Amino acid sequence: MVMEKKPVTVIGVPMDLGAGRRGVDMGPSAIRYAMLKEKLIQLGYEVEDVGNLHVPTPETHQVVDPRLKYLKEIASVCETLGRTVSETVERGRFPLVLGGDHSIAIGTIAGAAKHRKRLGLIWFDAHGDLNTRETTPSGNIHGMPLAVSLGYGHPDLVNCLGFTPKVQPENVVLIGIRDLDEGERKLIRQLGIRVFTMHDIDRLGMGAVMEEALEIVTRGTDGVHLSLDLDGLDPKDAPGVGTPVEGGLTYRESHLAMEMLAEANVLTSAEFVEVNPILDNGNRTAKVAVALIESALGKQVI
Ligand SMILES: NC(=[NH2+])NCCC[C@H](N)C(=O)O
Ligand SMILES: [Mn+2]
Ligand SMILES: [Mn+2]
Repeated sequence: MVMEKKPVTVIGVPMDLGAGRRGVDMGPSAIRYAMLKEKLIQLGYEVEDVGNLHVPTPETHQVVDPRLKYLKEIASVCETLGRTVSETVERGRFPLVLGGDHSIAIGTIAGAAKHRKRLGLIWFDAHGDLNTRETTPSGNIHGMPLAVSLGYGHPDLVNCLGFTPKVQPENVVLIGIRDLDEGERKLIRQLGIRVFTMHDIDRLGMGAVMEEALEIVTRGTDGVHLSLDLDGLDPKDAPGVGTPVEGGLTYRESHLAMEMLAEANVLTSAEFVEVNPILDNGNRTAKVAVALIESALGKQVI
């Protein structure tokens, strides 16, 4: 079966206000430098790159609430990103968002959900990103975007593009998880979200995990967003991330997941986040990100 190849729009978001350390703001450049556009053209896509959104530098702004660092600035960038993603969908194109820290998912998911009656969401990460102001151990908003998309969090974030929630817990799935905070565990239990931890992946294998995951994100939905945090991968394969956690997805496990997503032909938008070139090793993590994007968009060996 030949996959439908919607024209792709690349949107860079050099955001690092949501992370505890600098460097992810260079993620979009590093991913572009790893030949993203060329590779997608080789795959048969028409590709448009709209460049980077403007993101203020932390040095020129002050932390007002240490439990929600740079709230106003992040909310404002996410609003712009949401509009950009939404316009991209309206133009019949596939939004491919490059981060930046994971707080940008608040905007991407807002824009993607705006056009759907029900959006499925597949979230690859070492972390849950399910914290709120009350539960955060760090005050970093990149630990909160999934809670926000489900409708939990500060109103300035939750009401991005003027509606909430963006997704329903029964259509959300987390994969690769191995580092949760207590408040996140509670929210997962309360909402009944399906989480595939590394333990589950070890036991079941990524093939079986993805079969179940695909069922969850497609059941009753009219679109699926992929949010992939590179720290979901093992630090051996993706060293250039700000919050690495041992024992992650292998190169092949993550590729199999992307290949199965492409095979299912359900993706309507995607984002790849948390690439930090300062901490990387010869741009390896950005190269892995590009390879994963290719697989998610249908690259096959034969
Ligand atoms: N997108 C990420 N890398 N998130 C890391 C979050 C780490 C921790 N759970 C926190 O809330 O601070
Ligand atoms: Mn993470
Ligand atoms: Mn994350």
